[in-house]
Amino acid sequence: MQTHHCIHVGSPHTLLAFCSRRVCTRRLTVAMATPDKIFFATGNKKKLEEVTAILASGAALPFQVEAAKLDLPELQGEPEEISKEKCRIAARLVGGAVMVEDTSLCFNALGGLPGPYIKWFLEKLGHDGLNRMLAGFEDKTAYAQCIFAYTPGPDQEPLVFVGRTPGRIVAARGPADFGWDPVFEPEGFSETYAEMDKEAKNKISHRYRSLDKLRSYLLENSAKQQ
Ligand SMILES: O=P(O)(O)OP(=O)(O)OP(=O)(O)OC[C@H]1O[C@@H](n2cnc3c(O)ncnc32)[C@H](O)[C@@H]1O
Ligand SMILES: [Mg+2]
Repeated sequence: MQTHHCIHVGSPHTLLAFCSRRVCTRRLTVAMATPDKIFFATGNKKKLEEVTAILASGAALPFQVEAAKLDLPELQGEPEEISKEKCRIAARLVGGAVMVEDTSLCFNALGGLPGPYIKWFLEKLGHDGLNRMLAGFEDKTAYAQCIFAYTPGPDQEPLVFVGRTPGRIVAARGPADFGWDPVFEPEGFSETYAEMDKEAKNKISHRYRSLDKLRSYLLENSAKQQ
C-alpha cells in the first residue's frame, strides 16, 4: 500500500479540499482566516446590547463586528442544528461572514424543555406561567444555554460554540426588560439575572460563555494576530 503525507491542519473551521495525489482520498483541511468584518445578525435589541458589551470588555479586536437587524425564523430541532441553520440563512442574507446565536432555557425536571422553544412559552405563559410549569416538580433547577454559530461565508459550514449557566427558576424578581431574566437565578447567586448589574451578568452568563469561545477561535485564526 502506498503511503504519503497530506497536510492536515487541525483547525475546527475547515475549507474542504482534496489531496492532489490521485491515490489519496483523504480530505485536506485548511483553516479559514478570520475576515475583517463579521455581521452579528439578530432581531433582539437586548442580545445586541449584551454582545456589544461583552466584546467591548475584552482586548481590542482585529476584526469589526457589525449589527445586522434581521428577523430570522424560529426553527425547530436540536439547539445546535437550529443555530447552524439560522447561521446559514443569515449568511445568505448578508452575503458574508456572520454570527448568530440561539438561546434556550432548559428545565431539568422537564428533560430540557422548553429549551429552544422558550420564546413561545414566555410569550404565551409569562413569568408566572413558567413557574407554574414546575409546580408539580420538586426540582426547580434549570440551565440557560446560548449557542453562537459562525460562518466565514454563505458557502461554508457553520461552527458552533456552546455556553451554559446553571441556575434555578424562581418567582419573578427585578426589572422585566429582557425575556426571562427575572425568573432565572444563576447558581451561586442570590439575585436573578434581572436583579444583577449588567456587568455582573455579562461575566457569568450563558451568552458570555459561548461568545468567549467564539472570540478565542476568531482571534486564533486572525491573520492580524499572527
Ligand atoms: O433574532 P434572534 O437572535 O433569534 O432573537 P430572539 O429574541 O428571537 O431570540 P431566540 O430565538 O434565541 O429566543 C430566545 C428567547 O429567550 C429570550 N432571551 C434570550 N437571551 C436571554 C437572556 O440572556 N435573558 C433573558 N431572556 C433571554 C429572548 O427574548 C427570546 O424570547
Ligand atoms: Mg429567534
